[in-house]
Amino acid sequence: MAEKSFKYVILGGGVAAGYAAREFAKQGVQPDELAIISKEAVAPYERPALSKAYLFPEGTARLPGFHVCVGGGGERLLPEWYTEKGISLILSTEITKADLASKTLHSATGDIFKYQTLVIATGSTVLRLTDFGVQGAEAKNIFYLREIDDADKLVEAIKEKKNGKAVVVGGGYIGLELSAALRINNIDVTMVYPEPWCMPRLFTAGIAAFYEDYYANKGVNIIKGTVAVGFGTNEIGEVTDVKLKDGRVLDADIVVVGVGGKPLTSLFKGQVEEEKGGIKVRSFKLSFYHKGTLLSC
Ligand SMILES: NC(=O)c1ccc[n+]([C@@H]2O[C@H](COP(=O)([O-])OP(=O)(O)OC[C@H]3O[C@@H](n4cnc5c(N)ncnc54)[C@H](O)[C@@H]3O)[C@@H](O)[C@H]2O)c1
Ligand SMILES: O=C1O[C@H]([C@@H](O)CO)C(O)=C1O
Repeated sequence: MAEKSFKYVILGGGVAAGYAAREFAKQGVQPDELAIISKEAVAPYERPALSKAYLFPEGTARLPGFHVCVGGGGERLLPEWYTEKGISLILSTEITKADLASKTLHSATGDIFKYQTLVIATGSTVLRLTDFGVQGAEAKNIFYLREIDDADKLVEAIKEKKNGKAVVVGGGYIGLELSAALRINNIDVTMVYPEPWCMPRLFTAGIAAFYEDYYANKGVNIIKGTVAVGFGTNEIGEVTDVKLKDGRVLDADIVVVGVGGKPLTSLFKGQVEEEKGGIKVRSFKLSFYHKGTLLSC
């Protein structure tokens, strides 16, 4: 059990944390003033790569290729960059308690971190079908995509279930991008979503029809207007099929679920003002530099 103290702590090691660290460096942060604490085992990277080139069979993206800030056309911040700047990159460390009154963070393994200013960059988490009590939703080979570990598990499954069948639940960003990536890997793909067309919050019916035709021409089956209500499993707990509300049952070796996300605010419940499920902030710049609470990515 160690206790460490920093002038600034960025809690979270995602995209926001990496870009914030670059900004701290630009603003002249001094060695040992700033720490980033992250549950993930790697330095901040561009998350969008995970639903695209990370999954491609050719021209595959791997770290260190897509550490931030390459997505914004900036310098790639390798782990050494943080060392050179005297920024402590504290990885594989999950904070399980945050006490804003005493400015103290507690890790799962009992370490204590004190700060003067905290930047909250915990981002969001995926919605899981287990959260809604969907029967069989804890089966093996049902995947979500948020972090690099999730993408690695999916890459393994694509190899293991070569030329197999996948059902993709959700017709948003993850649903569309993952369906494409699976198809490129020669997996037989069926998408399922409840709305009359894909990406309904963004696309008009006409735009969606263009994409749905394009996907159909690439061999993706699309089932609209229904949802997954249960999963069958084999004797070793792997998913075997997806039961739909309309009564259909689809065979599946792999299931990918992309049904949205929610801000990760649980550490701060009752300690901050919330709005629309997230933490209420005054303004990005003011919060970032002077008050220290901000950023969700
Ligand atoms: N290219 C990009 O910009 C990109 C790529 C990947 C992820 N993202 C980010 O990640 C977030 C999460 O992505 P996402 O695709 O999970 O969310 P999303 O909100 O984009 O889409 C969720 C989809 O799931 C459907 N859905 C909800 N409940 C369902 C159910 N029970 N069964 C079947 N379908 C159901 C919704 O109707 C919708 O079609 C996005 O909002 C976006 O911010 C962006
Ligand atoms: O391709 C993507 O674009 C967005 C973001 O990088 C730009 O808004 C995102 O999350 C992707 O996966």
